[in-house]
Amino acid sequence: MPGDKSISHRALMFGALAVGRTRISGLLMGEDVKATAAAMGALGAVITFGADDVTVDGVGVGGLLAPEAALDMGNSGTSTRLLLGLLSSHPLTATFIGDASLSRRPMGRVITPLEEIGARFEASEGGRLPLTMTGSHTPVPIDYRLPVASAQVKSAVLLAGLNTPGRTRVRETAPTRDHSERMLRRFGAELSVKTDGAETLIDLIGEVDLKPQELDIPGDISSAAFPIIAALLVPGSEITIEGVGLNSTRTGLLDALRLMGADVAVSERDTGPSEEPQGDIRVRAGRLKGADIPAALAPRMIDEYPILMVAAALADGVTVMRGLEELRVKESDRLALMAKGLTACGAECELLSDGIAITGSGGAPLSGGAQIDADLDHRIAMSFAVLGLAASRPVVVDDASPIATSFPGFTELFETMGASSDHGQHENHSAEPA
Ligand SMILES: O=C(O)C1=C[C@@H](OP(=O)(O)O)[C@@H](O)[C@H](O)C1
Ligand SMILES: C=C(OP(=O)(O)O)C(=O)O
Repeated sequence: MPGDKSISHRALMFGALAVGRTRISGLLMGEDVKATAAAMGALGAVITFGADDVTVDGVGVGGLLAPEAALDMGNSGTSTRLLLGLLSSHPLTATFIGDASLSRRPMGRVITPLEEIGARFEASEGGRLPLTMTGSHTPVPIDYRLPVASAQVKSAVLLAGLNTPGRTRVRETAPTRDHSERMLRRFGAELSVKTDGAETLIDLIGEVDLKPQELDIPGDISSAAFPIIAALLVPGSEITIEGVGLNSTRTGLLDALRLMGADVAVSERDTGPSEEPQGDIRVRAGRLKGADIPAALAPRMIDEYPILMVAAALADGVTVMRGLEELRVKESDRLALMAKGLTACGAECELLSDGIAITGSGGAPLSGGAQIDADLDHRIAMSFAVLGLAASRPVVVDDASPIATSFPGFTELFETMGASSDHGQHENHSAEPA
């Protein structure tokens, strides 16, 4: 699997804030991570892409420079929200721009706490990109309760805290991915995590020096989700995926698949306490049964719902997924697009106020034969490509280029696993088999 996207962004950002040279192997070379790399370069870090690894010569906490041009975040919400946090406590002005998908995503969720810290924003209507932020000369530490389960908002506040004197505190009620916390500790930040009733309190002491690290990034479980579901759905398949990140804040998909009776075995390697957990996942094809996927799993598998919906469309019986409001503000409205595309491919589904109910085909191939509008969303494009493997007629995805944001080599990998695809340019966008 390509390197984990969330961990790759953070490795570049924290490397840029350390004093000295950080060495990273396994960095994801996807478009989103390249946007972070370009931004860190524009802010003064020196990033060198070698044959085996990537080095980052950092400038130290507080040492970032004002960028000369607008920072182009491409399609990446993580780059945008984490960098807004990071820069909010630096005395500089920066403009953030992005593609059409990113420009409709809400930034108010980070603007609110970062204004409390002292940054000022001029955003487009509805708190969106393009926006210009002026960081604070005298940032004040805040105590912030996350109003939405979001690792991006949590990380934005913590990153702002790095160059802020005193204790920045984030409170979360639903555990979201903790890659920032783990990696900050690894770089030598003073960070503690404790539980207080239903809340987790994350405290960071600001204005400390970060020490450069040697990092090895595991494979991305969010990318592994696609071959995992493909192998479950295509009779006779058996695959093993090696070296995948198994951080428990990211493995909700494996729990959901177990609820559906999937044959998935995980062997975790002993990676030591300061490393991200990782290991191998072995998957065998087999009938899946419909299940109630509890809302509590959502923060641990938020990006995996589109592909899980494909699995549900071929299961025996009804699968109900709830707690999915956040899917509406990702690269696309993933809830609406999945319901529309699944229906067009012959699946039976019903949108609920906070999720979806899908009645599976009992293993029978779906009709397929539809043209899917992926709306600049890599995960929608990949989900319907996988659905094509389990459909009688080909599925046409209107634009596969966004896949490179998170999973370069996706098509080639699926071809080595036996899939056939035609990724030529079809001017008439015909839904006929190509
Ligand atoms: O922190 C991160 O790296 C991410 C957090 C999640 O977003 P939210 O924080 O908006 O839930 C996830 O959807 C995204 O792909 C990556
Ligand atoms: C939501 C995603 O990423 P981001 O928010 O970084 O654009 C994703 O990768 O599915």
